[in-house]
Amino acid sequence: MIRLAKKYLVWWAVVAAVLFMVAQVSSDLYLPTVTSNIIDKGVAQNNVSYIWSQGFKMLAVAFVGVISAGGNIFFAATQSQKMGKKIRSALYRKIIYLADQDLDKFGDASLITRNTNDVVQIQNVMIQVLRMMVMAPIMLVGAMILAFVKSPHLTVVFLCSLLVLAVSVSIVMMFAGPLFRKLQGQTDKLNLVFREGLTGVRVIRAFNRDSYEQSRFDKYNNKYAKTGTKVFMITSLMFPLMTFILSGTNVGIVWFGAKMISHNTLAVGNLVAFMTYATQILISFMMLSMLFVFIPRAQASAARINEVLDVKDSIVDGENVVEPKSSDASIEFDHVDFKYGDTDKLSLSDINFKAKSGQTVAIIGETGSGKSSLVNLIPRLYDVTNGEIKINGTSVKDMTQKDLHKLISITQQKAVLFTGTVRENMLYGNENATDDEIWHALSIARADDFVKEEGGLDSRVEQNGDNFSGGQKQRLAIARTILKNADIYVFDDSFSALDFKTDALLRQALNSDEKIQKAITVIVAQRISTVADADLILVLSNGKVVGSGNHKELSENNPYYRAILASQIKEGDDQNA
Ligand SMILES: Nc1ncnc2c1ncn2[C@@H]1O[C@H](COP(=O)(O)OP(=O)(O)OP(=O)(O)O)[C@@H](O)[C@H]1O
Repeated sequence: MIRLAKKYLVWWAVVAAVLFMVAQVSSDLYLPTVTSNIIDKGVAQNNVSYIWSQGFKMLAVAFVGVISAGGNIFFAATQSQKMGKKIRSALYRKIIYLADQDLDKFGDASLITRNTNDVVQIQNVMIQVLRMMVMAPIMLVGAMILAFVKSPHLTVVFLCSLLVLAVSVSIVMMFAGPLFRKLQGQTDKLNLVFREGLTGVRVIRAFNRDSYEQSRFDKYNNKYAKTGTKVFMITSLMFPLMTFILSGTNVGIVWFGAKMISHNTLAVGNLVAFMTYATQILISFMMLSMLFVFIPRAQASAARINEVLDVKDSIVDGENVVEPKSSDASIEFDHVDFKYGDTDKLSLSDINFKAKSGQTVAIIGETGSGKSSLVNLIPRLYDVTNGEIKINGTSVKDMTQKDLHKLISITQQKAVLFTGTVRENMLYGNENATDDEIWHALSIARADDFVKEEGGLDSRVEQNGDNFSGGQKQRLAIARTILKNADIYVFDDSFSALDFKTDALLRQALNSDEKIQKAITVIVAQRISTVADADLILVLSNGKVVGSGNHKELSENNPYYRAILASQIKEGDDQNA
């Protein structure tokens, strides 16, 4: 947490918070002495003018206390909130730029908890640190010295109380500390199940698994509630315990103090002041103990945040990057092997192919054969395990990721749309595009008709594009891809959600577009009809290329391609029957 504080707190604002707190504590410590003076020198000696002058002094000191408290609260609150804001922003920036394989290590739910709940823990503790952590030690030491000056004998009473309090607080902390850490882990689990339930709500209903999912959620919810209850009960016990010890201390002070007054060894005013100091001492001690309960919890949160911030991006720009050539588009896979993270199995092995400007490469193969893995290597979403990928003659590792991404426009298998308008979503592809260019891209993607029906480019896109059908979402994503000026257009199974007729019309429009004609198009598909026109078709099976050529060559010679063809002709017959 110290590391985060050093990085995200502004030093002069922290100094200002400390100075204001010192002023507030000084005023709090001085007030009992003024009270004692009023009683002993004013009331006892019937000196009205002294009472008035000390009364005004008291008000002035109290006023300084209020102003100082205000100053401290202002700096403590703004600094802790700003620190939270900066951490959230840093986490988001990190997450946005991290490679998929690095993000996979944390999981979405945990990243969301870290960016919300964990940051709030740190924020809350930071405001306490900037207030109590400064106030408590000064108040504790100051009040102890002043109490000792008022009466060294009575000091023994609160020293005993302090000992009792220390033992009680240690016991509470011993139980509460581990529980706080447990609670944080359980928050992660709860968010994970909740998120899975939310994203899979339709599947849950369709499979009648509502009660199963409900009981799974309840299991984690119960665990969380149980730990939360324990934590709350234990920490809440601190307050009545403290009131009890405080009352005991006051009884002790009054008991011994009264005896000392009767023996004329203590003035009444000093007894009153002493009682106030004793209360201040015990409260300061209590504050410090509470902080030591909360700090480990925030410490656990800080560790979870640092874990994300410290992740080394496994895909970084090389040191000797060059600017990619933008003349003739080309793509080359040279003996490429690829496996995910620490897995042993290669998802792709020995992939070789070349394509140049104006060509279409299609990739076909059974589920899990490695089609998406292959196309994800082109924009370097993952790095190859062996071999090399060259775009326009330059290795993807020898150009910056920014330059590389400028050359490629991709539609992922799962269409992703952002909340906003259709226009805003389209401009993701090309922020300078005119309305005419957007409509042109929409018409190639066969999306213009339904966008017009919805109300044009300003029509709303709800969260996840949920106000559009699966096929409509795909078409909007395809239009966004087309709108970008790129050398390589990649469509990862983007036509699967379209009916045969729309699929055919879309590809026809795509092939006749001037911009696309000059580029390389890479299409991943399941249907032979989608890939039949391609210049080069790669047939994948188990991560290996088991056939390559055009439709005519493959349908004559390749058993894998012929098997896919046969199954789809049979499927077509079945559908026609
Ligand atoms: N993030 C990942 N981590 C580990 N293994 C993965 C990951 N994504 C895919 N795989 C594995 O890699 C192999 C190829 O998956 P890939 O998604 O590339 O296949 P695909 O041909 O695109 O399948 P589909 O047609 O179902 O989309 C599969 O065995 C899969 O289990």
